[in-house]
Amino acid sequence: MNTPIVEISSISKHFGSQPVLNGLEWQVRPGQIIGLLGRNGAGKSTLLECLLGLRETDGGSVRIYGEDVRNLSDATRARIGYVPQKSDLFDWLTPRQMLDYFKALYPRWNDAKVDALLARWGFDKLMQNKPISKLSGGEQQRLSIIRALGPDPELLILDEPVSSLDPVGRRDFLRELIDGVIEHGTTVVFSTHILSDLERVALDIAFLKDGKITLQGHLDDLLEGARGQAGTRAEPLSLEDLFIEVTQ
Ligand SMILES: Nc1ncnc2c1ncn2[C@@H]1O[C@H](COP(=O)(O)OP(=O)(O)OP(=O)(O)O)[C@@H](O)[C@H]1O
Repeated sequence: MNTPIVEISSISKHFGSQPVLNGLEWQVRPGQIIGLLGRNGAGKSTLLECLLGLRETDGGSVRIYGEDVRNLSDATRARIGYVPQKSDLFDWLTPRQMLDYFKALYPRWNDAKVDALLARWGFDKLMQNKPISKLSGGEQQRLSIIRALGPDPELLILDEPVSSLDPVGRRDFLRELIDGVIEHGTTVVFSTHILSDLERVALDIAFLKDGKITLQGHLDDLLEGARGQAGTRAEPLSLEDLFIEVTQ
């Protein structure tokens, strides 16, 4: 098996007396498309923030492309794209100013892709020059996705990237993810509660429960295994059934 891009060894994280991550082990390998699932408050955002080194852990280690996440080189940082759950855009800038700012930070920036996404996702001249603070939640989420895709990341971490998008926005985003990102061999970790979206893009599913990855595997294998255990059932088992079974 190829060397993991992300290697998480026994990380823990408490908030006050609340344990959130508890000796968690996880590996992400090149080219994997992993859907990260768990109940509200299970710790998905915390895990993704620790994975990226944005949040300190209480113990354990995280390595990305072989480097300790606490000391990532600029070259490695430039290979990673991140769409956070809560907008972290510079809301006093306009979309155009913000994208120009990020373009200057990255050694590689795909102008053609950024311009095509801006045009396809409704960022006309007027909207590109409006302060980000005045954009709607969904418009900010689209912009956050465009910013993350600009440097053509090799590892893309998405924390509920479609939660504010309308159905057309979600479809456009999934199409971009499937055609523009995954086909180029990008490794993707994607947390969401919209299971139908996940079924369209994710090949692997990982469940976070009690501070650990309790189950991970190919979506089809997990469904097949759960069907086998359930014996004869009138209805085919869905990812929703599996989610309920695994996370309760
Ligand atoms: N900065 C913080 N201070 C205190 N508690 C926190 C903090 N951040 C998260 N938590 C707690 O840690 C737990 C995990 O939160 P997290 O946001 O990682 O969950 P999640 O799985 O992403 O949830 P959701 O599906 O609702 O987005 C929650 O109980 C939350 O209240």
